[in-house]
Amino acid sequence: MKFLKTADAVIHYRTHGLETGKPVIAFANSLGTDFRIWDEVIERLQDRFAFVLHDKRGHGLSDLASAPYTMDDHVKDMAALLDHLALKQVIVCGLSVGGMIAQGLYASRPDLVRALILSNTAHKIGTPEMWNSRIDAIRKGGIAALLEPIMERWFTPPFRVESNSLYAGCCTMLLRQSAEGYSGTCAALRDADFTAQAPAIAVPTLCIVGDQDGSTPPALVQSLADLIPGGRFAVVEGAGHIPCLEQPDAYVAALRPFLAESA
Ligand SMILES: O=C(O)CC1=CCC(=O)O1
Repeated sequence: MKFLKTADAVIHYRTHGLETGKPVIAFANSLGTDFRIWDEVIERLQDRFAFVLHDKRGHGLSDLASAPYTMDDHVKDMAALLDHLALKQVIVCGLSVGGMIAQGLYASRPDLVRALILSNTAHKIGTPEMWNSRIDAIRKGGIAALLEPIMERWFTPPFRVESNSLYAGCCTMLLRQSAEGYSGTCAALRDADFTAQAPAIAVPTLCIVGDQDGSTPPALVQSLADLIPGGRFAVVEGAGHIPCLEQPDAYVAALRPFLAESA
């Protein structure tokens, strides 16, 4: 296990293959998940790439620090980790709020970023009212009170069946997150808007989404791609908000041509 003490948080992270000198993909996670969601992607890409993973503050084994958070808190944690590892010019792959962290990282530290994979994300996600009512619901009933609607956005109906042990594990992963940490990141999402920064992205960027994403639907992700000069857009069939878990083969197949050009 590896932990980095940043200015005001302790961040749990893992590296894979950095000693090989292969191009590095640094992942940033979605709300309510830990970095194990990338396991299947790493398995399929490890012949060509090295990886850096971390749990956002308030998630996984990273500490709570002082919730609520700003998007800048999450961005600074990721920048501190890449600086600690002496990495520059990595391919940043961020999912959902992780995609906003990726956009913030590029805006504040372009030296760290050589290409962006903005997965199931947008320049702005949801409305302040939506995030405030989610924070309120968690204060009253904990994350468990929102399990069902969250899973309906994360995964398609065929995945959400009792016989699917991966689905059961994903429910457990969400329920194990700290309610304070989860709500802390909801506040960061509520207050973040990268609409003005997106047109200034000048590195190769792929925006990718599951065709049945209930949180950041294809039309929203397409609108992000349209804001980015030369932004590319891809759709993964048969997937909701977390295609790296639900359709890892199709997800990696969609990433490969972009990665081949960007590495
Ligand atoms: O809607 C959800 O619960 C999924 C989600 C929104 C932002 C994020 O990171 O995950």
